[in-house]
Parts: sequence; structure tokens; C-alpha cells
Amino acid sequence: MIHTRGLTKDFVLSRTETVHAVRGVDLDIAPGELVAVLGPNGAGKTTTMRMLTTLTRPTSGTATVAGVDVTTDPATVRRHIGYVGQGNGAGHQQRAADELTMQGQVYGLDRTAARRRTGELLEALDLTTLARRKVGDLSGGQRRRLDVALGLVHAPQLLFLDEPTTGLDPHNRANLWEHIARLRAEHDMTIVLTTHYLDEADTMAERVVVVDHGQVIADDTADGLKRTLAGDRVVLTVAVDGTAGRVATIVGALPGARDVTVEGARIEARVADAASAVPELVLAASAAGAPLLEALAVRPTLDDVFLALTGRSLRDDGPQTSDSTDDATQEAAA
Ligand SMILES: Nc1ncnc2c1ncn2[C@@H]1O[C@H](COP(=O)(O)OP(=O)(O)OP(=O)(O)O)[C@@H](O)[C@H]1O
Repeated sequence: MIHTRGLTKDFVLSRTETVHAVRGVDLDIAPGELVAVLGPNGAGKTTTMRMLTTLTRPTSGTATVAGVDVTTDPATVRRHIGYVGQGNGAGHQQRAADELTMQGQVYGLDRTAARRRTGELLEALDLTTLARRKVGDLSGGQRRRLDVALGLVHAPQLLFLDEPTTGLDPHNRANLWEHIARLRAEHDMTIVLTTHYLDEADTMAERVVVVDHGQVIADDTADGLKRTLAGDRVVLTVAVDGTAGRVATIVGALPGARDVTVEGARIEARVADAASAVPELVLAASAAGAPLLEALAVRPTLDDVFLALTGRSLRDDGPQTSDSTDDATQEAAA
């Protein structure tokens, strides 16, 4: 459904400054996949999505979407895809239903077909009772649902969602996800989304592509990433002062144990399988005269994966940084 090779985007800011926003991305996404693109601020997620949706022209490399080249035939690409961007695209004074009908007509439906489609989408996204409401008067969650409906007007095979749930409260996030998951199941859509919410990527996506500094640094299922890149941890607290060293030695002998640290009464380590290690450790420590006060098996998160890959936490997403150089020879921004 999506194939990119060496996809690159440079933004030339001045004669001496170029932002290398996306640096040689190779990506293959099969029909029906639900892929989350995860990365810190400024990693190049939106720019990649904008190239795939033909809103920004690549500086170099190739990308085909639904079998069509984004550079040579952007109009055909747009007919196959829906795009829900970060900002709200709908006009504030328009009524929700009119906005949808107008969008349908923009995509070539006649007025009757556009109205029928409007009815279907209002129903599918639980907006029927809000059809006559002005877009500007909708709540954040309702507007985001309308955005998704707008992206689906022409029944695309492929839907791009740029941070679909940012700013929504947990209830509205869950609600929007319910709608997306159902629409996907009913229409067998391929979905590519960007998100800052690690839990969302973890639970909703079948595949997670981690990007940093414009490059793909990992690409697997969330479980696969966690298993290969982060691993389980055990966190133990000894009941008797001065026995932590003894427990650290026991932990260090476990299969796959590494990064054993001792801090006061607390011992931490990475192990192959924390859930089975904990009861074993409780018994072994007790037998060695170093009983444990507490023993926790900690499963890794996608943040642990990002930390293992980059040495930084996604949660400390600081101010946006740009990777610029003084190379001004690249093509200017499209
Ligand atoms: N039109 C532009 N002109 C100049 N630089 C740009 C432009 N658009 C994006 N950039 C820069 O390209 C880099 C990648 O930005 P992009 O918006 O793709 O990141 P992102 O991963 O989507 O970030 P966020 O999570 O904050 O939305 C950033 O350094 C950004 O400042």
C-alpha cells in the first residue's frame, strides 16, 4: 500500500541553513495494516506524512501510495487517501452536516450522493444529533470525530491520521479509537497515524515505526520492540540492612541478567522473564538469609524502548529542535 525508498525532505531556511527533516526513509506498509509512527517533537513524523499525502514534495527518494507515485501523479494519490491533519480544517460557521456534504462534492459526489454519505458518516461517528450544530460550537472530541468523518467522505482505502487524539481527554480518546477501529474493521482500511501517546501506539497499533532525527530507528510490533530492545526488569527491596549485595549476586546469576544496580536496600536488574524470575528470587534470597520486603516484575514500555535506542526518554519531549547544517546546496522547500 505504501512503499518509500530513500525518502528525504530538506527545508532550506537560508543560504547557510538547511533543516534535514526526513533523511532517507525506507518504509513498506501492506494493505490493511494499522501502523503508528512514534517519535519526539521534530522527529519528522508530520513531514513524512505530508510527503505521503502529496502536501509536500520530497527533496529526493521515491514514494508510492496505493501504487501511485506521489511526485508524478499526486491527484490520483489524493483520490485513494484520506488525511486528517493536526489542525482543524473545518470552517467554524458551517454546520457539521453541510461541511461533510460540501467535502463530498469536492471529491466529485453529486448532491444526493454527498448527502447520503453525510448521513452515513454522521451515524458512524456518533454525530447525528449534532448535524445542525455549527462546527465552531462543537467540543474538542466532537470536532475531532468530525475531522475523521471529513477524511472518510470519499471512502478512501488508506487513512492518514496526524495525532488524531492530541488534546482529548481519556474518555474522548477511547471513544474516537472505538470509532476508528470499527470503521477499519468494516471497510478493511489501511491506517497510518502519528501519536505522542505511547500507550495508544502500544495498544492500538499492530506495528510501531519509531523515528528520530528524520530516520526510522526501529520498526516492529510493540511487543517485538519491547522484547528485543528493552526487556523485563526486576525491582527488589531487601528486608534486612546490609544484605542487598548478596541478593545482587543471586540476581546476576539469572539467565539473561544484566545492568544489575544496587542502591541502599534496592536492587534493580534487567532479566529475560521477570514474571518467572520473581518467585524464584524470593525463595533464593530467603534461603541465602536475605529475605525480600518487596519484589516487583516490571514489564517494559515503549518509552523504555525509545530510551534504549536513543538514551533519551520520549516523555521528556523538550522544545522542538531542528537538525540543521550549513549545507545550502539542497533543493528548497516545496
Ligand atoms: N515548512 C518548514 N520549514 C522549515 N522547517 C520545517 C518545516 N516543516 C517542518 N520543519 C522542521 O522539520 C523538522 C521535522 O518536523 P516535523 O513537523 O515533521 O516533526 P514531527 O515529528 O511531526 O514533530 P511534532 O511531533 O512536534 O509534530 C523539525 O525540525 C521542523 O522544525
